[in-house]
Formats: sequence, C-alpha cells, structure tokens
Amino acid sequence: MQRVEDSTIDEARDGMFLPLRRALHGEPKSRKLTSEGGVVWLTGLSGSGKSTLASAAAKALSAHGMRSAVLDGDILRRGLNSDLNFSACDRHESVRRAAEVASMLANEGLIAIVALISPLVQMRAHAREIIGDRFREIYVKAQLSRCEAADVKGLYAKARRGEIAGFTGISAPYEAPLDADLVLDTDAQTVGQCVSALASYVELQFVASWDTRGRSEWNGFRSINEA
Ligand SMILES: Nc1ncnc2c1ncn2[C@@H]1O[C@H](COP(=O)(O)OS(=O)(=O)O)[C@@H](OP(=O)(O)O)[C@H]1O
Ligand SMILES: Nc1ncnc2c1ncn2[C@@H]1O[C@H](COP(=O)(O)OP(=O)(O)O)[C@@H](O)[C@H]1O
Repeated sequence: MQRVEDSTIDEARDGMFLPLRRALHGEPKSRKLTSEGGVVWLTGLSGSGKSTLASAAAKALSAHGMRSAVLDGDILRRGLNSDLNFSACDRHESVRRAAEVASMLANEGLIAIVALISPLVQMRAHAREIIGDRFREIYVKAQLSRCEAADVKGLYAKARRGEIAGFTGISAPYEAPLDADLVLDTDAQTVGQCVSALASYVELQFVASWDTRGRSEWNGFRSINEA
C-alpha cells in the first residue's frame, strides 16, 4: 500500500484551508464540515488502489475536520473476518459483516470508507440493502493486466503458479459495477486526482452543513510520488 506522508497531508491541508486563511481576513470563519454520515464502498481488483485511496481520502477528510473510518478487507481479515476464506460464500459473509459495521459508523455520523474487493454484483447489492440510502458504490477501476504487472504483494504470481486457489481475476470472478456512483480510474488518474475526486464527492453527498461561501478546495492533494 502506498504511504502518504504526513508532510504531504500538511501541504494538502494548507492548500485546502486557503479559504479559511482568507476568511480570517474579513469573511466569516466556520470551515469545519459536518457530515450526516455515509458509506463509500470501494470495490475493485486486488492491486487496483482501494487501500491507497481509502487511507489517503480519510486523511484528506480529517484535514477538513470530517470524521471517517476505513474498513479495509485485508485488515478485517486479520481480525473480524479471520474465520473466513475466499470461497464465494465466505466472501459474501465478509461483505455482510463490513456492511453492518459501516452502517453503524454512518449512523454515528462518520464517513465509513470500505475497501473490499467485494467481487460480485450480488454481494454489493446486499451491502446496499444493509446500509440503505447512505450507500455509495465507488468502482476503483484498473485493468487486470496493470494490477498483475505491478503485483505489489506477489499474489498474482502465486495465483498463476497455482499456489492460491480462487484468486480474484485469475481463477475467481470479478464483476465490475455497471452503474457505480463514482468511477476512479487508477490506470488513467494519479493518486492525488483520485483522492480529490473522492473527497469532493463525499462532501457533495454527505456534508450536512457548511458555510455558503463555496465548496472546499480538494485540489492540491499530492501523493509522495507526485510531489
Ligand atoms: N484468493 C484471493 N482472492 C483475492 N484476494 C485474496 C485472495 N487470497 C488472499 N487475498 C488477499 O485478500 C485481500 C482481499 O480481501 P477482501 O476481504 O477485500 O476480499 S473479498 O471482498 O472477500 O473478496 C486482497 O487484498 P487487496 O489486494 O488489498 O484487495 C489480497 O491481499
Ligand atoms: N491512481 C492511483 N490510485 C491508487 N493507487 C495507485 C494509483 N496509481 C498507482 N497506484 C499504485 O497501485 C498500488 C495499489 O495498491 P493497493 O492500494 O494496495 O490496492 P488494493 O487495496 O486495491 O489491493 C499502489 O502501489 C499504488 O501506489
């Protein structure tokens, strides 16, 4: 997973808080964004960028005073979902559990950022059913060939060698969303562009009250690779 350095976040925050600095010189002050709570559900292949974008978006939202929590498939599988394997049935159960937790977090006013492969349409439909109208499906779109070429965790190579059974995209299906609420094309866009798009989408969808001087400035976010 790509690490987004704190100094980068500081720079991004400084950029985003430019309106606040202007506000302090004459205009009204309030810049803290108040969220109604919501769930952005990131689905995509292994290596598509879900974890990178989830953690960076959480930092960007936090820099704006928005509370968020990341539910990452990899991490959930070390605890809450440690009893589950990668059969279709167990994957569905992992999605169900993540949806239940995300729903609770959203009810508490947080933005839950879920990063799970959640490979089948039916699984994500179940998550939507559990969460209701606060659910937004975000397709983290990347070509299998790019994910496999990068093979950040070496899992694709293992799957090709037959050392991992039922690996998504190789020997288990991935059904891309046909009507995602937002598509983040990580082949075509930088981490910074994707995070800006996600953060501004969250603001548009879930921010309940904010001052009327204009939307936040999410641009200026840069990952270490883009600095
Ligand atoms: N067989 C198989 N298929 C896919 N992925 C596998 C598999 N075995 C292990 N891994 C690792 O598990 C991470 C995906 O877990 P998820 O809970 O997100 O998957 S799922 O939603 O239940 O399909 C996934 O992490 P990400 O690469 O972050 O997606 C892999 O590191
Ligand atoms: N636009 C982008 N968004 C997210 N990740 C990207 C992007 N471009 C390149 N990458 C790289 O792709 C990899 C994605 O890995 P990761 O976030 O762990 O994916 P996933 O959680 O989907 O398995 C990281 O090494 C990251 O630096």
